[in-house]
Parts: sequence; C-alpha cells; structure tokens
Amino acid sequence: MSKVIKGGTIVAADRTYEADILIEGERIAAIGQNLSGDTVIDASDAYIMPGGIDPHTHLEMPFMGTTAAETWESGTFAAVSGGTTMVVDFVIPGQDGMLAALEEWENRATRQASSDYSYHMCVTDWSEQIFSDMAKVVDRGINTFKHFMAYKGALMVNDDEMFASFQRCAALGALPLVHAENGDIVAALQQKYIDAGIPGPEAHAYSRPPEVEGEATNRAIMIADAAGVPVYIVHVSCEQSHEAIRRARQKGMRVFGEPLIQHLTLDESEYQNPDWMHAARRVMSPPFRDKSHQDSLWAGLAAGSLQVVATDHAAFTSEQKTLGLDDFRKIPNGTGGLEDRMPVLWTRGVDTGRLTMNEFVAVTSTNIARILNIYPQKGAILPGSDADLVVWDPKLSKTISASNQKSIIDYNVFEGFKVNGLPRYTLSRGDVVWSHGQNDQPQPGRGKFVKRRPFPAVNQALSKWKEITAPRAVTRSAEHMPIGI
Ligand SMILES: NC(=O)NCCC(=O)O
Ligand SMILES: [Zn+2]
Repeated sequence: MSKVIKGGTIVAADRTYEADILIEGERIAAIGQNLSGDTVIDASDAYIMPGGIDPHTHLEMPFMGTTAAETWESGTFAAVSGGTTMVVDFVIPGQDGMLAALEEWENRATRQASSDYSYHMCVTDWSEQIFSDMAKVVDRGINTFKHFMAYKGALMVNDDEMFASFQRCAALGALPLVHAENGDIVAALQQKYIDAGIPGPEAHAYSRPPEVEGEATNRAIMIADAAGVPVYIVHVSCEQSHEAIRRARQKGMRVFGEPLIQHLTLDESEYQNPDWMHAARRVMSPPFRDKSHQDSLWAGLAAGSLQVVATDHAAFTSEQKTLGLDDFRKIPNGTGGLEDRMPVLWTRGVDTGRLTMNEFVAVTSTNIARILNIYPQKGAILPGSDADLVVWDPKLSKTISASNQKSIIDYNVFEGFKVNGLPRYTLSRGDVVWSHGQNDQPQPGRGKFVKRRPFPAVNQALSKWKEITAPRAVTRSAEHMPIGI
C-alpha cells in the first residue's frame, strides 16, 4: 500500500519547494508533481519537513538515587506527538560494564519505543576493559561516547581519563560528547552554599555559574584537539561556552555545540520562585541562565556556530524532586521537553524571525543526522530516505499544559506557553504515528534501533590533517651530534 502526501510545501535544510511525496513501504519512493498513491495524506496549507531527531534523552535513566520517570513508551509517544521521529538516549554503564548496560537499554527500548531510536554510550571510568568494550560498542552500531566533566564522585571523568577515551574514539572513528562543567568547582561551590545556609534550589544555580561551564568547554575542546578527534558539547547554555566553541571553530577545529530548547526560552528567575516545588522542578545542569545568554544561543543557531537544538529530556516527577527538600544537591537533575521542542522552537524561533524555516529543519533534524552519520537515511526528504516526515501546520496552536500532555510527568516547565505550529501528521518509516485531533497512541515496540557507522567524513578529514601535521623526529647527521661530552 503506497501513500502520497499531497498539496504541501517541502521544507528541507537547503530549500523550500512545492511537491508531492510518494511513500512505498518505509521509504520515500518519489518526489514530484501530481503523484498518486493508494492513500492520500492532505498537506494543503502545511509544510512537510524531515521528522525531528532529538539526540539527547534520558528515558528511565537511573540517576541520583532514583530513576527518571519518563518511560520509553510515554517518552516516544510524547516525541511523535510533537514531531520528533527519532531519539538518541544515553546508556550509562553500571557495575557490569557497557555491554550489560546496553542489553538493559535494549530490553526497555525494543518493547516500548514507538519512534526510532539509537544510543550514545557513556564513559564514566577508564580501564582496559572499557578500552576493549568501546570497539564492541562501535560494532553494535553506536558511534558516539559521552563524558561527564561534572557529577564528581559519580559519573565524572578526569582529564587523563577523558584524553585516553578521546584517543580511543579517534582510533575507532567515533565522536566524543561532553557534559562540560568543572565538577571540582561545582562540588566546592555546592559545599559553600550549604555552609552558608542556602539549601534551596536557587543554590543549584549559584553553584554552577557560566564560567564553570566555559572553562570546562574550552578544556574539553583542547583535549579533543590533542587527541585528534572532533568533539560535541551537549547542552551549551551560556555565552562563555558558546564563545569557546566559536573560537575553536574559527581556528578550524571540529567542534559541535548543542543548546537545549529550555535554555533558549527559560531563565534563571525560575529558581527565585517562592514556591520550592516550582524551582525544584526546573533544577537541571547546567541551570537556566540570565536572559542575556539566550541571545547568544539564538545568534549561534543563526550563525552556524551552534548546530543542534535538543531537550536533554530527563524527567522526574514532583515527588522525586522532593528527595532534595532539605539539600539542593539531592534534587534529581533534569527537566523534560521532548513533546514541546519543535513547537516551542518554531514559535520562538521561526515566528519571531530569529530562524528561517530551513534553519529550523537544520537544527532539529538534518545537522544532527549528518553529525551522527545517518544522513540521508534520516534528516532528509529524498528518494530512498526513511519516510520520517512531519506535516507541519503553522495555523494549529495550543497552550502547553501538563494537563493534556503525553509525557507522564505531573508538570511541564513550559506550562502556559502559547505555541503556534504543530504536527498535523507525524510519519515514522511511512506509518502515520500521530494525527492531530485523534490522539491515538502508536504501537509500543514499533520503533527500530538505527545503526550508525563509524568514521563519518569529519573524522576522516581530521585524521588526515592530524597525520599530515603530526610532529616528526628531526633527522640529524653525525656531524650535528655532540661528541665527547
Ligand atoms: N542535565 C541534567 O540535569 N540531567 C540529565 C543528566 C545530564 O545530562 O547531565
Ligand atoms: Zn549533562
């Protein structure tokens, strides 16, 4: 049974044009005028864009003494209802190592996911076992490894561990990802505010100032340069971190930066709210910043110095947040956004003229597909690409509210935001998984793991350049050597 999407305007990262799209099975079969198929999907007065890819989620993540409450089932339903057709989640190894953790993630995702998915593997320690497991992880179709410079005493890795892992990534053709905050300074500042008698969530922000993020971002970039590997900085929240990325890119370094929709639209005043729960629900790392940082992030997306907008969807219930009632250090870090990333970015970005529609597609889908080496299977509207598509209706609108969201969390950090632009339909590999007004949940378990090959073009180019410019021994003849000393 074929499908044809008719009457819409295709918006790709590089151009906008009117055409029909014929889908056969899971893929786009043809793009052109007056196409016909067995069923017709109406896209009149709408845009057709590649499905969103959210490269930063933590579904059912064990973290800070609890487990993120958003499940793979609810999280991926939330994703497709907001136009996102693929998520990339972080596998966090426990005592039994990377491969055992990968099995755990696989068990949850294969049973529950209704969108396609992939994983990043976290490197939270260093050993010969990890060195060897990294190759096996790459063989399983995972080409990205995440490093935490924060969460001292838990997930944090030191510079020597990070350097070793980055070198391993270079050899394997993989991309290191970094949570860049100086964990030593954060730990010291946390203690300072506890000692000063400030145990509330506002101290979460005080203990993680932008300088701490800027320093770590710069350090991660320099370590990656020394290791000869590109690097991707997750949740870039401030000018200091953006500046380090901009500077490095101007020098020709291969660095990518990912702001979150939360940091683009919410600010630090949230932590001053007299309602403890309001502030605690917004505790995440890095914290929301002073509004001036938002201008820097928006400018980076328009200028190309930042490439991807993600969510870092790590959603804990209000009850879970009370773990830190007496001590902000125990509030589980994380917020949600999977359902809202595309509508909020459209409303605050495209509707305001900060982003073009093509830039919107680039930062929600195409750029990350290229970075993850899955383009043009994903992130593209081309014959042969997976039919992961959103029929985006710019006239549909809603006010975001926890009361009608697909996420199972009992609140929403965007509560009350009015958004214009919503998916009329979301298609995942040719299946209509979301239809506005119907509210039907797609089949849990229909989502598929997306394999990602190592050695994307950027890794290949950088390896070549590092080889050409590598320091070499100077050849000296005997007459230039000291004798008799
Ligand atoms: N971001 C956050 O606060 N929680 C999720 C874990 C992480 O990415 O740091
Ligand atoms: Zn992080």
